[in-house]
Amino acid sequence: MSKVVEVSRLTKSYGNVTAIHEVTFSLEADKIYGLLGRNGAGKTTIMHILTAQLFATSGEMKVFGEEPYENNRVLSQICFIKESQKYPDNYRIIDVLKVAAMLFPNWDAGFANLLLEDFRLPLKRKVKKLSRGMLSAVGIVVGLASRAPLTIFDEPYLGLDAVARGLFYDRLIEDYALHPRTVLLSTHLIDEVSRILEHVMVIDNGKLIINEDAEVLRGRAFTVVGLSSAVEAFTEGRTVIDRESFGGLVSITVMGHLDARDKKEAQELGLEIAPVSLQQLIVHLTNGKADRKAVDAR
Ligand SMILES: Nc1ncnc2c1ncn2[C@@H]1O[C@H](COP(=O)(O)OP(=O)(O)OP(=O)(O)O)[C@@H](O)[C@H]1O
Repeated sequence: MSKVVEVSRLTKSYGNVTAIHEVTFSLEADKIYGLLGRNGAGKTTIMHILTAQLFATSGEMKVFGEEPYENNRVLSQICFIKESQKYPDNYRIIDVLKVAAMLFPNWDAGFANLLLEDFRLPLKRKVKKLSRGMLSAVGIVVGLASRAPLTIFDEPYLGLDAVARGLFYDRLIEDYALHPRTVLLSTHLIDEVSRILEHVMVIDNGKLIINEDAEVLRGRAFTVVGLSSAVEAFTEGRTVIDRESFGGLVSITVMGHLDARDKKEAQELGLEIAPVSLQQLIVHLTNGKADRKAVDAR
């Protein structure tokens, strides 16, 4: 599998603040990655370094096999959509798209027009007159229609309503199926994006504590639902990460794997076993001290 990004022991310090610490990972071609983590975890710092907008304090990085700094061969293959993208004051949406068409070699104007209709964006309106959600939608249109081999979205949906966010996920998945590329998506809306992520990276306090295939990660915990006494008995001695009750029923999420004997026992007790939500799992793994959780996550 060819590597689009290879990062080794990347560290970035701002004075005495270490934004990211010895982060090592790689991104493969044609995969959708989630870069998740709490506020201030270091996600934006990583994305700025990958896109050559920020120098690392130490560590090594190759993007498409080369150093990205002032390297147009590399940079022309990257589209980075930031949460707070700024445009010149006099730009209309149509001007943004014209510039994007010049910047991105794989730009698809027809696809951009379809997306404009989807998101109900008025082509001739000045960008500075757009609502917050419409501004985010412009970034999404550019990011998707760029078809850049490495497309990075940093919290792309400030102000976007649930319908528009759903549209973004749907269009991304559909277009990715036809035109595979590497997508790195940073977000706090873990449950919403979990269906589209193939690989999950979680940053906590500047350290990469999870770097795992999404399916493998989901297999690290499970939820048991049933009568309170039976669920309590079944989960006794396991690490509980979430507990909810409704009426006489209880739903408990625990870390660990289920073997055949566990499954048989659950069946006999009339319990239902469900996959864990990525959000529950990540909240649990990032709730405490990063170092201990990193060990737990392995
Ligand atoms: N220019 C800067 N000067 C000093 N500290 C900074 C600077 N930029 C970022 N930091 C610090 O580095 C850490 C990581 O910030 P970063 O913006 O990468 O986090 P994030 O995961 O993107 O957060 P959010 O989800 O809130 O956007 C934070 O502690 C932040 O305060």
